[in-house]
Amino acid sequence: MSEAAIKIEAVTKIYQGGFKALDTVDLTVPRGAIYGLLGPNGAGKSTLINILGGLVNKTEGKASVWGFDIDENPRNAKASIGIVNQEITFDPFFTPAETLDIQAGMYAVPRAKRRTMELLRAVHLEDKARAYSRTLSGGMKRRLMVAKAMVHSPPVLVLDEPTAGVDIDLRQQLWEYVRELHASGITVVLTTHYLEEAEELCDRIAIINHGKVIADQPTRELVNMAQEKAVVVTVEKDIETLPAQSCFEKVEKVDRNTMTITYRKDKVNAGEVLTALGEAGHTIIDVTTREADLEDVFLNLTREKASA
Ligand SMILES: Nc1ncnc2c1ncn2[C@@H]1O[C@H](COP(=O)(O)OP(=O)(O)OP(=O)(O)O)[C@@H](O)[C@H]1O
Repeated sequence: MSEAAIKIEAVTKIYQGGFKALDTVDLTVPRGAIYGLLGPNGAGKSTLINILGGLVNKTEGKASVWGFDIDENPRNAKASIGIVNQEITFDPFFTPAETLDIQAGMYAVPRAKRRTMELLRAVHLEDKARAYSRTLSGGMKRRLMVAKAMVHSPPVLVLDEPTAGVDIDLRQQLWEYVRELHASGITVVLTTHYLEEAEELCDRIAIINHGKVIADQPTRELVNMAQEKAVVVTVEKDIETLPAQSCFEKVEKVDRNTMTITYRKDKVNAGEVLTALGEAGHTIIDVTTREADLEDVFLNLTREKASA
């Protein structure tokens, strides 16, 4: 049996009409990871997740969940994964307890093995067990969706943009819960547009763009890949013409005597940038540097691939 939680090998998806949403995608999600799948709108993240959940048929390639091939062993593959989709989907006239019971029935979980109250406790909805689902707040509904995806106790939980459109407090609550699930041994995959959260939460991140994987690395390595750095420099005299030293990638005026100089850290260091500025006739009175974050990595990578 494969050791990976999810293994995707050369998966391509061409939708009817000929649109290629995924182009020979290879990805391995290690067991026990919190894995982030990042990408702009339309990159192919939901397509990939829906293939794993059996909602979309891939055109080519192989995929397995917890060692079970999704074509050869679809029942076991499906039993190994819980997916929380972007849309909130449950009948508003059922109570949370009923919603989970019905879902467990759909997965043929025997009554004696159902964990309805345990799951409601885990998502802090125990006191709402008998309330109509329609009376729940947005945050409660999202937590109920997570519980619903967990009724069959899958070892892998996939959350498709769980925090899209939710406020900061609720986002924090959801992340807290994701951390709890992960601590209890569940492999978590999440797609998000919030790069800083992926950076904070995920130990490994893949970036997908136009149906292709353009990066798949431990989070720290990915952050280190950001080659562009910037120094914000205040000089003694008003800036009349912007300096154009060869080691500067870009120079922008911030105010009359402050400018931001962008450079590539694989070519020069901050000291050399400042020396070059001095040689251009500027007397420096203040300097701050800006660390690269995932946003920079993402922009650099997508720009590089676009111009490749
Ligand atoms: N059923 C379909 N038929 C044709 N094209 C589709 C279909 N479903 C999705 N697509 C296209 O495939 C591409 C990838 O869509 P997908 O939903 O996988 O992207 P995504 O990365 O999840 O984006 P988002 O973050 O907006 O959800 C998009 O261009 C989309 O328009």
